[in-house]
Amino acid sequence: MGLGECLKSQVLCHVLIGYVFLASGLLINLLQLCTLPVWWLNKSLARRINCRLGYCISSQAVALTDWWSGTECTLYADPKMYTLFGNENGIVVLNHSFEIDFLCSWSFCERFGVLGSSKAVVKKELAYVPVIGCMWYFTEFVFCTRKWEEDRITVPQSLQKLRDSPESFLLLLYCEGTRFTVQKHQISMEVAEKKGLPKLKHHLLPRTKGFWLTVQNLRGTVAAVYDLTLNFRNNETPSLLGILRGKKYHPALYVRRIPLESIPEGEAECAAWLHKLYQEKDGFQEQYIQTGRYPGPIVSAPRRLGPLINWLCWSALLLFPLGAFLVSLLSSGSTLTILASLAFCYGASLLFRWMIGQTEISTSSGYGNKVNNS
Ligand SMILES: CC/C=C\C/C=C\C/C=C\C/C=C\C/C=C\C/C=C\CCC(=O)SCCNC(=O)CCNC(=O)[C@H](O)C(C)(C)COP(=O)(O)OP(=O)(O)OC[C@H]1O[C@@H](n2cnc3c(N)ncnc32)[C@H](O)[C@@H]1OP(=O)(O)O
Ligand SMILES: CCCCCCCC/C=C\CCCCCCCC(=O)OC[C@@H](O)COP(=O)(O)O
Repeated sequence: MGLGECLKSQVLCHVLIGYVFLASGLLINLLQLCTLPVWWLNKSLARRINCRLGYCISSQAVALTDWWSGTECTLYADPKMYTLFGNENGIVVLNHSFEIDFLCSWSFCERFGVLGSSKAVVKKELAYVPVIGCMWYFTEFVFCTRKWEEDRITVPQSLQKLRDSPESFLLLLYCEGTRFTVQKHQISMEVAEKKGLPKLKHHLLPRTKGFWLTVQNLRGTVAAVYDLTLNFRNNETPSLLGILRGKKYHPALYVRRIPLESIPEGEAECAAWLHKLYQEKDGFQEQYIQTGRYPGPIVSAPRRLGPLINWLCWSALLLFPLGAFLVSLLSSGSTLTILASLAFCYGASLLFRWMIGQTEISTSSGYGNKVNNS
């Protein structure tokens, strides 16, 4: 094992990474709270400031993925469409089967310069995750309860706010609504059978209402739907803990651009269109599993230095005071203060571990475990 790999496997390194992420995140959340008056004075300015503040948090996770673990995504896309990525608003439809698919999505956004402004339709429970929840609130993520009676009112309200976005954005929508598990797959295929729809092998049956609402509310604002299909080489099962330990993964992503005008307006037609899209995606996954390739040429999207510089700056800013505090703590010799500090560090490590736990499929909600949605 080389020096780099040995360093990456050290728990102390993970604790320090967690410390920088949590401390900087809470500081940035505080700055976001301070922008409240700006929202009343100048919404566009408030949005721009919050995009940059949000970038300071999410790009740390990108630095961890791109630079610490060295994970590199192979991108399959039409080179003619490639120039549009990041230069127009888009709705991104992505399969939801991997614990780090959200990290891959951040890394993708960073490479096309839209990390700060990009958003997702996320379950409301994630609004209460420290650091991330507050950041997403201020960068206008669309929160949903996954209960149609509530979402049909609140989701369009949040989507309408995106129409005034001063910067290009990608809006990520996991139409499957929950992460893939064998049980959820089985249940959703029972639903497919009842609806007379063809069975999917690699996806859950997509939930169509959220997609229809999103397309209808963003017509005139968004230029295209980006259909993304993600898989990993050699059946890798990537995890955030693996990334933290410096493990390199090999994602492969197939991107198609579909102009928004080509998507039907009526709810039933739009739902049928989405079901057909998922049947195609299922075919692409099967092709990848059989041949190790998606259709289309491979294009290059190199990692950028921004996330690394941001991460190093926050580390320098926060590790020096930590070092100074530790020295003064040890020289004070007070057992009580030392014990209290150790207890605080332990609590913070538990919080960081709990946050990582939120990304693990084993903690997935019961949504989709029953035919009646609950
Ligand atoms: C690799 C990636 C690279 C690049 C990505 C590029 C860009 C990324 C851009 C931005 C990134 C920024 C941030 C990303 C970071 C973090 C995000 C990470 C994770 C969070 C994600 C989540 O939280 S996912 C969960 C939340 N999201 C959603 O749920 C969205 C989809 N959901 C819906 O549309 C829902 O439908 C709903 C929310 C609108 C609620 O409505 P409901 O569920 O009631 O409606 P349905 O449409 O499902 O209608 C009900 C019909 O469903 C049938 N049914 C019943 N049981 C099932 C079942 N088990 N499976 C399927 N269908 C079922 C039922 O019969 C109903 O049928 P009808 O005929 O009556 O319609
Ligand atoms: C430099 C340090 C970087 C450390 C990076 C820490 C990263 C963030 C830690 C915690 C983030 C928690 C939010 C992650 C959101 C992704 C979880 C997810 O994919 O949501 C699942 C949701 O779709 C469906 O939920 P269910 O499957 O129904 O349940």
